[in-house]
Amino acid sequence: MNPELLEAGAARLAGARAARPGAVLSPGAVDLRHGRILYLDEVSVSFDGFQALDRLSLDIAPGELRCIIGPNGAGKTTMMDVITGKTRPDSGQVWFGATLDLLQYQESEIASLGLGRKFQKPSVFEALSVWDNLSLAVRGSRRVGAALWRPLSGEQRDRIDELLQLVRLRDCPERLAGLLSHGQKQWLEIGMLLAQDPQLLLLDEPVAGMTDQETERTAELFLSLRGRHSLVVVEHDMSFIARIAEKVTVLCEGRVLAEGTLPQVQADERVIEVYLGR
Ligand SMILES: Nc1ncnc2c1ncn2[C@@H]1O[C@H](COP(=O)(O)OP(=O)(O)OP(=O)(O)O)[C@@H](O)[C@H]1O
Repeated sequence: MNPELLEAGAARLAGARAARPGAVLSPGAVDLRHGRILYLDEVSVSFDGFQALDRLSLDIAPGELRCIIGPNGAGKTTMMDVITGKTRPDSGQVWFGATLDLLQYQESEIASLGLGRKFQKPSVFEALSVWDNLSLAVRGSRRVGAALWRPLSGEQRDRIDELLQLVRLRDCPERLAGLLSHGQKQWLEIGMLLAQDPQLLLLDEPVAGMTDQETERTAELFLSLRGRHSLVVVEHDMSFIARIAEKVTVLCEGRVLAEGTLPQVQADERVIEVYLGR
């Protein structure tokens, strides 16, 4: 989560709406006519001649929980960077729903379109309580200060309660975020992202550093989000993948090497060769 990006994005979106009146720009209004929430079409990225993504094509259905696996350097983070506007591809297209060409938007605008990204390290306001972190997110304000003094509406309080329950922090709303365990911080940040009601959430190695129990709870959380949100989860922890996987995409050398159910990709000789080992 990047507060500055969210705020700057909201401001820019107002301008973008005026400049491109035909485009669908409001979160919640992503055009799902074609049965895809995200579509990458032959996306290529090179860094100083090194091909990080090589005509990568991928699509994600609304409400889907997609797992992305692959060896180090396969291009998983680069793919996320392209989707969120951090890296511009050399060629290819990236669509959010049927009508939003993400390559036309700045990183800050994309964050406001209903597309949330969770980086590997937790990013919460450590000096604030769990409740205050969520209240800032629910208000859509990411600036600590005056925003915290404004009273919350009944609806906003209900939403915070709902999020506390969802991310399993109902027992400790007053605890300072800095005192939470690593797993709890990750859940809090996920709760803050969910407060923005994203249609698509990109999660980069969400269970890295978690205890087994936290990993299991995270699996339960993701399974409960399925259907309401589309989730793209990049993870190396195969027992976690096994717990949540529906469809798995294996990336290798910037391309899709295999795609299918976990047993299907686990049985694929090419996947065994480059990633899973014999
Ligand atoms: N800004 C950059 N400049 C140069 N090379 C880069 C840059 N970003 C990524 N790369 C290279 O592109 C390749 C793909 O990197 P990427 O981080 O996308 O892989 P990954 O699949 O996420 O790997 P990991 O599982 O280790 O996180 C790597 O070889 C990496 O060194």
